[in-house]
Amino acid sequence: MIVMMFAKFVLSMAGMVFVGQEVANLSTRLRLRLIDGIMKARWGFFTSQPTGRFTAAVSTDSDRAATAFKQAGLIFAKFVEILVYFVGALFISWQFSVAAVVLCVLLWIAVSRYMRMAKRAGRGKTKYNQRLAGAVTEVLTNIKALKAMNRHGHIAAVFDTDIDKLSRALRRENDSNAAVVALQDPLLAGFLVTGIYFGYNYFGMPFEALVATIWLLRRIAAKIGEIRAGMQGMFIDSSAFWSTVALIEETEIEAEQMQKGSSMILQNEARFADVSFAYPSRDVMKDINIAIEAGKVTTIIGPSGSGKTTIADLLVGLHQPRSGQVLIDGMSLKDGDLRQWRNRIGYIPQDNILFNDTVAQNVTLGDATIDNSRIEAALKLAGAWQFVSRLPAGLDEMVGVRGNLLSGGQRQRLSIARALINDPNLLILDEATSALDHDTALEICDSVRSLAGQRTILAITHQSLWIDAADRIYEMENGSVTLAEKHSS
Ligand SMILES: Nc1ncnc2c1ncn2[C@@H]1O[C@H](COP(=O)(O)OP(=O)(O)OP(=O)(O)O)[C@@H](O)[C@H]1O
Repeated sequence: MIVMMFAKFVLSMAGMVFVGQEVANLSTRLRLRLIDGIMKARWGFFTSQPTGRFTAAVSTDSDRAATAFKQAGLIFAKFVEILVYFVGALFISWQFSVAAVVLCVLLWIAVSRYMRMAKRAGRGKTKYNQRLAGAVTEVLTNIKALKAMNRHGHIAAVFDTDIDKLSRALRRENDSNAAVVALQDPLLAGFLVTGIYFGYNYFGMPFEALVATIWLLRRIAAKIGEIRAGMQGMFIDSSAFWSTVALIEETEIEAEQMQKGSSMILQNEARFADVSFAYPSRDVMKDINIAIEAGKVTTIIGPSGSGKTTIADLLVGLHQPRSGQVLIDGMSLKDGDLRQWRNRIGYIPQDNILFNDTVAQNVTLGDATIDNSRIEAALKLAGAWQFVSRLPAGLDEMVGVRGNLLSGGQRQRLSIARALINDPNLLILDEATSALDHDTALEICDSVRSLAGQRTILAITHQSLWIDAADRIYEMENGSVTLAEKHSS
């Protein structure tokens, strides 16, 4: 018995050390693979997914997945222990061995309903956690407008259904736990009393064998209880594991094809040749032709929703034309080296988001090879140096959550500096100065205009100053593009 107990100790310790190491690594590996997959996924896939799927997977689900794995390891260790007890039982009596197997089967049957309940609870927990994470992120991004209009109460009510379903899942989890724990003792007591009765009266087991048997039975029942608790935990958390793994696989399948083609510089022109494009839900443009001349300012105007941003997305290669081609100096974007092409682009989107970090980090986006003099030069070019140089910590000043310690115009200027930091060949501005007062916008427009010559500028805008600054103006409407007269501004 002592030898067996020692063997059990060695085996379970070895198992626990292994499980401990793997658990520590697993959530990290899942997170790293997931973040890598998200970053490399094609744009269309990314925009079609609810944000909560990504945020919940990277934060809570990865941890729950590791917990499920840990439970699996513990269950394995407990099985080994039961096996050791079972071998011990064989030395005492075959009747006992049969009794132990019957005990295992009975306990399992008694709790199987609650195991299914735990599985359902786990799936609900994963699903509604993801939905809530996404909805809360979206609402928090827009909380200012909601509060200003006193509408936050209504939107909070939208969460109620998900919160209610999540709470039901948690209740189911608790109920299944409680039921299984409560069942354990009466089942065991009933089994022991029956075992003693039959063992003593019918099988004539000697007193010592009976004591040893009861002790072993008690141990086995305790281990089965631990396995049951482990399996319940595993069922609850394994849905997070499978959901995370499924998301990783999906992002890997949806990875953007970044072929190693020829390098594209934009020395002469970028051309849209008979390009048509449609989102799954609607057609956006049909057979359009645009020439963006290198070193010049091209402005695209048009009513809201006419497809101006989509033009920029096609030029960057975030979307692929349904027919026709986007050509850079005569080479189709799909034949060129997309990664290298994007290195040459400075892109200022409509809705610029700053990170809760320093001015410098927001401009360099974490690229440690960029020194302060380059940051300063980019800030000057973007018209941001005047206010940054007056900040108490200068480049090291924190900008706040989503940049909320800065004004809208200051945030936009930092975004422009971020786009200019890598000295791009092509600068795309999507309503980049729309939040600025006319004089500041004009100042930036003039600075950007002065960059033309060495750089190509594509401005998507409603502002007349960019129309005045343009060498060429295109007007988008109803899925087609026309070359507008310069004086039409
Ligand atoms: N990811 C998407 N999935 C489906 N439809 C989309 C998607 N993005 C944009 N659209 C639709 O495509 C059309 C063109 O959108 P786009 O953003 O290019 O217009 P826009 O001219 O830049 O508009 P705005 O001036 O308002 O920014 C719009 O009608 C929009 O509803």
